[in-house]
Amino acid sequence: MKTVDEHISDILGAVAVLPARRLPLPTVHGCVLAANVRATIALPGFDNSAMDGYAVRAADVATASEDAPVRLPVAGEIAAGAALPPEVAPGTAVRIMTGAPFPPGADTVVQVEWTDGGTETVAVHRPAERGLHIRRKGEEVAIGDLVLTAGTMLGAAQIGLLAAVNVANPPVHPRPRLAVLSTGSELVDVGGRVGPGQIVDSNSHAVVAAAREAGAEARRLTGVPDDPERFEEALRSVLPEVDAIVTTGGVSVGAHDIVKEVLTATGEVRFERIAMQPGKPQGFGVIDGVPVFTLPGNPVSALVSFELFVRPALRRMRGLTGSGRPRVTVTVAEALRSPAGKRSFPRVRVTRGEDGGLLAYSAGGQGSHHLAAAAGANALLVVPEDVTEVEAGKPATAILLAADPTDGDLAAAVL
Ligand SMILES: Nc1nc2c(c(=O)[nH]1)N[C@H]1C(S)=C(S)[C@@H](COP(=O)(O)OP(=O)(O)OC[C@H]3O[C@@H](n4cnc5c(N)ncnc54)[C@H](O)[C@@H]3O)O[C@H]1N2
Ligand code: MOO
Repeated sequence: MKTVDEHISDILGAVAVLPARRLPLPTVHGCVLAANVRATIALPGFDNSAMDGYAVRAADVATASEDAPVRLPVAGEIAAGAALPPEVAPGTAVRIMTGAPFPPGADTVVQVEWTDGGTETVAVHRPAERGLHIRRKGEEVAIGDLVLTAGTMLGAAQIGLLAAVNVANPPVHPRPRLAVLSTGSELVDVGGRVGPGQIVDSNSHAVVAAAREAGAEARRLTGVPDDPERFEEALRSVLPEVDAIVTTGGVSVGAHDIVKEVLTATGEVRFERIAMQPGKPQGFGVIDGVPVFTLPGNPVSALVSFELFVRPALRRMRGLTGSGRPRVTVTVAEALRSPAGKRSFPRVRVTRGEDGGLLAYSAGGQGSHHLAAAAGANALLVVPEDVTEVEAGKPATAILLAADPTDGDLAAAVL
């Protein structure tokens, strides 16, 4: 059998980063920047006030105190958005609002709390040193400065910064578009009537959700019949519209395993047995440039193999590396068994124990069909191929499913 690592490296070797595109700023949250961005405007763009108050000359208020306030005539007002602030003559004050352009002539801001708030004349109770509360043009970002580097993941602050420097269409690696096909004549669409021998198609919904968590744009391809020709037709017709395809079911050795039947016949997808539990039967290939993953139909097998094989591939397409999941060392709280010669991924709940260490409890049944247990898990334990029994109290590696910190320091800090 092929190892998990060999399969991952074959997949990553066949999957490429999606080419950079300029996309509208409102659509790029969670995308990776594909090129360096330099500022074409400064931040701040002009000298402005950091406080609501009065623009004055520091020398005019140097003697101000509670007992002997300095009174100055208020010569005008500057609101945020004012284009040409008036010059402040010696011995006068101009009311100024936060973000309003700082006027020539003045050299400091007295915040309104240090005054009586007057509009004709103002009584200033405290002196203000020169330069106080003035945000200088280009103080943080000068024109031509590198503001974000290629490879940066665009989160809220980065999106804000791109907007601030007026980049409407940043160059990014787009989100991969994924189509998900579930096959099986026993499947009923969610909300439908479940007849004898039938089950609700849960895989396509779970895989779409997992794909979105991995940063892809995913959609279900519904109405794919369990007929080899029509399955192939559906698959080929969606190829030009997507960057990847995931199917679930139909890859083992059953008489109606059409995914395997069709794609083996074309020779474009390789079906292999991977030394893992769950998720042994896997298929992967590239059809017309589109990576196609055929995952096993058992619901937990589909999710675990998505996590291990599809998620890193989607991240690579997005310009990221790795799985984006923290791997931590935990103490196994309950003894567990694992099949010889296979890497197993028991579904567990990781919690912090009283001594501050991390403990992993089984999330429930460990069968490939035990979806309720998977739904209660927040981590996958990783039990190596040569281990058949893990005793309680022993250390093990766990892949945390709940958090997706992209920053290694953050990953270490969240737990
Ligand atoms: N004789 C053998 N039988 C099986 C083997 C084997 O080596 N020899 N491997 C087993 C393993 S391991 C797995 S995993 C499964 C993989 O089966 P398939 O990928 O062919 O999937 P199906 O047979 O279509 O379904 C398996 C199971 O999952 C349920 N299922 C399928 N699709 C969905 C869906 N969209 N939503 C929810 N549940 C789904 C299906 O009803 C079956 O119960 O094969 C084993 N058999
Ligand atoms: O390899 Mo299967 O995924 O165990 O149920």
